Amino acid sequence: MSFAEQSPLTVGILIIVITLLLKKIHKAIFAPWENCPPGVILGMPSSFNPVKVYQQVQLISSSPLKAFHQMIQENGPIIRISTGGNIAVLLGGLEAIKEFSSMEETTARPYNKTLLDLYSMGEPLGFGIGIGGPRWKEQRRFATKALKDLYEGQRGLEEKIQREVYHTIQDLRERIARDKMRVLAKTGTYFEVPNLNVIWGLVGASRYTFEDAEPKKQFGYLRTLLGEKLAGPMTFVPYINSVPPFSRIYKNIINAMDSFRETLIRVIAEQKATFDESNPPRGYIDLFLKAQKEGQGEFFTNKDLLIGCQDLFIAGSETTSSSLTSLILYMILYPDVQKRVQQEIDDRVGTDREVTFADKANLPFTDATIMEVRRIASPFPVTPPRASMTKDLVIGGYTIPKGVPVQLVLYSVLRGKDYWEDPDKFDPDRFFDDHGKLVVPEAFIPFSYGKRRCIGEKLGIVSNFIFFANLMQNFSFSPEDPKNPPSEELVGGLTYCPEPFNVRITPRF
Ligand code: HEM
Repeated sequence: MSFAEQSPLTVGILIIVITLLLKKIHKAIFAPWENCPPGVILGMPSSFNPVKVYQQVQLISSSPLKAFHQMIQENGPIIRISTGGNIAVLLGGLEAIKEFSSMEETTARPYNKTLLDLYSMGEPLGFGIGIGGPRWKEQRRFATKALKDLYEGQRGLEEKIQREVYHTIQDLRERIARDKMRVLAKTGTYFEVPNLNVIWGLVGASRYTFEDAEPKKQFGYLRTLLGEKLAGPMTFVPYINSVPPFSRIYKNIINAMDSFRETLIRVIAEQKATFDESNPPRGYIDLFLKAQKEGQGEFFTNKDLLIGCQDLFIAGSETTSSSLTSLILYMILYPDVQKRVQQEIDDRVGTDREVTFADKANLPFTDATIMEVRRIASPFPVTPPRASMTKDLVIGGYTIPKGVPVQLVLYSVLRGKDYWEDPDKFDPDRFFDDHGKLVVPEAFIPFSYGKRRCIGEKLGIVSNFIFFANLMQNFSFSPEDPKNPPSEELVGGLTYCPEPFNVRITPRF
């Protein structure tokens, strides 16, 4: 008997059963625990609206960042997302982020096999993306102190950055004179070399020249992980790494990270062979070897040294390089701001000497411009997942059960209309109060918040300032084709940067 031949009573009962079943599924997905934040499946708002679903799926595939921001604006600062049977929470808004980040329990990371395979040979090692708990605590404490010691050591990091800037300016001037170069192709790629060198300086190894093929290869490996749009979703949906095209992406990332680690393994071996405790530390590797020798803690293993160094590269090179690229981008899009920065440097430093970090206090507009770029084009706008592994949390009145991964959408604060007037407008003057004094609002959180905030904040600030101010002192930047300027759109996966663009460079003296 066909469905049409059923009695009205049977059809009615069937409809009721199906409706109840659908409601149960809907409830399981949208309200799986008590006092639960509002839910979204793969970008679907809980009130099902096909047009909206289509728009959100479109937005997620083109820009997960904007999609997250929109979901938070529409549903509130705490939302539950569900994909492939997994549940996670996105947390936005300053209050919720502060509340979550100040809890001791939230320094932990949830166990995520895919992330650990992609990042650290399947094991929770080092002090960065893949790890929480006592190992993270010990290694992070050590790394924080090591960075501090290296700033203040005999051959401080600032000096190494200053030297890198010197080489960059020389190289650009030589290219312009030798090849009559006026247009630097793929600006972002060019600045990868000096920024990678800063991190090589931090671990204690020697620098590469602009002609070396090696740093470009290294950055290529790092970008295979950091720039992969699907890397985030892959860590979130179970077993997806066995399904094409994810299986191919997964394999590519594993191979790239293995290749990157080969260089690190070689450098660590070289430093071990020449390590001399009576000399001042050359960098992070020497400090670690010393701690290892002295038996300073439980987790000073060779693998932790390897992944700790990798943490510094992963978290430190792309972020500073992409910030510098964004700075150049905004200067060519806003030539009036560029002129004001140059005027300030000309008036207060001149052209007879390099700009140093000590000049920062005397260059407030330059400082405000860097902060505004870091706000509007944050390179790390969504943090890696964290979770309380010991107890349920109550944030903003909602319960987040233990073990549920939580990602902080810093973008929702940095671009939130509750915190900034006209948040999508590029305006360095927003950092000055009515008396012309530079003020840093509480909502300026590009380095995140709380116990797991960035450990390289100082290095990022020093490096970006010295590079940017000296480039502005020496050169003017403009679009290759003024009628077709590059886009402000950020692209990325774990970290974000502008699409590569060409820039016209003119020496100022
Ligand atoms: C402009 C430059 C930079 C920005 C905007 C930035 C931003 C961030 C953000 C948003 C996080 C995530 C924090 C969280 O999970 O709550 C982070 C983590 C981290 N950053 Fe940075 N960062 C920058 C430069 C650096 C540099 C230069 C280094 C070191 C060489 C570094 C090392 C780290 C490390 C190791 C972590 C992981 C910390 C942990 O999970 O405990 N960062 N950074």
